[in-house]
Amino acid sequence: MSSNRQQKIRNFSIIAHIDHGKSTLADRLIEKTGLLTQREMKNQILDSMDLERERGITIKLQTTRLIYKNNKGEEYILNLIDTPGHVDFTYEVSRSLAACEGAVLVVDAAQGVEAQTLANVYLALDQNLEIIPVINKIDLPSARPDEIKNEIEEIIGIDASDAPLVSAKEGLNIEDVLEAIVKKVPAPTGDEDAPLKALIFDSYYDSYKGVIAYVRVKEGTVRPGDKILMMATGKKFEVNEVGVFIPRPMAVDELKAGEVGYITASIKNVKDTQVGDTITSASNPAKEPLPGYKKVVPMVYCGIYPAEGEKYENVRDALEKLQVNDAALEFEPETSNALGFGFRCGFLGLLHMEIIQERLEREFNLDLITTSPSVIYRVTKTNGEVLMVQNPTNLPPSQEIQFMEEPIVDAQIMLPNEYVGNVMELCQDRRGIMKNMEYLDEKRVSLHYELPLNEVVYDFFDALKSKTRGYGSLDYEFKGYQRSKLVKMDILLNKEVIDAFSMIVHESKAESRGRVVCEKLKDVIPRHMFAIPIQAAIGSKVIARETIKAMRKDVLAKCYGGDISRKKKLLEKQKEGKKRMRQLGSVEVPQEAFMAVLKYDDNK
Ligand SMILES: Nc1nc2c(ncn2[C@@H]2O[C@H](COP(=O)(O)OP(=O)(O)OP(=O)(O)O)[C@@H](O)[C@H]2O)c(=O)[nH]1
Repeated sequence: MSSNRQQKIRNFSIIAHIDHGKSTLADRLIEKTGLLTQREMKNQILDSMDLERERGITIKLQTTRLIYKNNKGEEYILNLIDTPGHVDFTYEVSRSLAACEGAVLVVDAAQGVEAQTLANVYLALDQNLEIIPVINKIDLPSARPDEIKNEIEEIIGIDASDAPLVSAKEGLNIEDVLEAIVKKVPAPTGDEDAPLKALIFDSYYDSYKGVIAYVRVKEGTVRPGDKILMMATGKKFEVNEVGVFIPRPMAVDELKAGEVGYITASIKNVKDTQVGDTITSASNPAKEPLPGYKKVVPMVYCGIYPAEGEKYENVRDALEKLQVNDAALEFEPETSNALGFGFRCGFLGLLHMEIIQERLEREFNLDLITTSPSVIYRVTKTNGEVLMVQNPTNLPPSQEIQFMEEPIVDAQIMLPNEYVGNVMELCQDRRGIMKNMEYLDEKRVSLHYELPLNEVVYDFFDALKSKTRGYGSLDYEFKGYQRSKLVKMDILLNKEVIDAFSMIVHESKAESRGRVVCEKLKDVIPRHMFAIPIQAAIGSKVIARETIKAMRKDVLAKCYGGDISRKKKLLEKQKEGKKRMRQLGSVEVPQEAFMAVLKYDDNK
């Protein structure tokens, strides 16, 4: 049962497929609830974007408290809880949802239900949330709200007959959404006198206050001065401040069962406030933590090295700074014969990896070389020892390997039916096993595949997009390890193994992959004074080979004497090009070579 206080609270998230209008709708809800004037809103949203930038994931909207007064004059506190919008962050999404009683499901009136819509709905149903479908973008000429209502009912199996029809962009019918939230989302429950149980669903580092933990209080009450215990990590702290987001953090006296807000306690590292952990009272601890905690572990690893002229310490400093705010980022020093000193970094997925790389380059102004991403292989040696290998160079010699296993994901792909052939071919090519195919309506199909993660991390998403003209959508989750015939493929330049190019591939794919990599390297490595053989090899067996012919490259020959400024420009350009080169043994390799080996090119 909810108390009178709790009767006036609604905790909800907005879930949507990317681009269906989640952020725009959130902005409108903030605007409609009149907490902020237009101008304040602009400033605050800008502020929060700065903060987001610090946090590394572009989320745009943020957890915030809205005060809604309905037409009967009753006032409600609506806590909008943000969820990150990408498959890499499924666990974080599930914890944010665990902090709510309801979810607003935004569906684009032209696009309809997509893979991520469905994935998010399943997560919300797992948490027993009340789902409120909202059909957005009804201003579009291509909007087909009635069909989409049917689609929601048929595919998701929830009643959408009275789903609000809105245009977040034009601010149409936003009130209906607020009304639906108040009517349909259950009020929170929980005893405010019980021992404290607060769920951490997010956190970030603030240089003045230390870590700010976003919490949903499920049981009990928390106040400044309380001694608290993190149940998963066992760490103890004393609370400095509790508060709510409006969306700027604002201190309050206490947070009680049913409320959403933040706690600060001079915590130095986000690793101490793990998403999904339960905060309890150190003196009067709860018997059991809240369910669902999981330690997040990286799924994808790659090497990050300073480019020529860049300092190793600068890269370490930058990684340390990012890690303060990103509990999922891991790194440790490693050395490569080819690239020298650098770091092996672990990420939740490819998007997470790309975000970190981009931030290192943009915010810290670093020039980096990134090696091919690798998943974690489970290797059982002939002596029974089991190793988790995330760097191909650490693979034991083949005679010591009894068998290897690779991570498999469950993938859900939704697409218009005219592309089914293309996509099945793609999945087949990536060693996928089809589990199920379902017609969602006469135009759209849902495919369920088991795919090796190793095949997904190399540009699968790009390939899917290009094979479906951008209409295919993908969602996946880790399923487990499976035995597989894997081999380590080395790449040799001028007869020398370049360790940074080594990769673990499926036996059946090694030859074609080797050929593509050799061809690509031939395209991107400039000619030298000598011929350069490029080889792909498994052990001592060469499986593909190309040669870059020798040539003396004289850029000035093109200038026919004359124009001195043009000559200068060319020389400068050449110098610029040199900076981005890397000496690997006797061969100079441009930075793009490292990227080139990552991409399969299906058309080649
Ligand atoms: N025509 C129209 N466009 C809209 C409407 N709502 C949002 N959009 C547009 O759709 C695009 C995506 O909107 P966002 O609010 O950023 O969508 P999102 O779901 O938050 O997307 P991500 O943040 O990328 O996950 C933007 O270009 C919006 O301007 C609407 O009601 N009508």
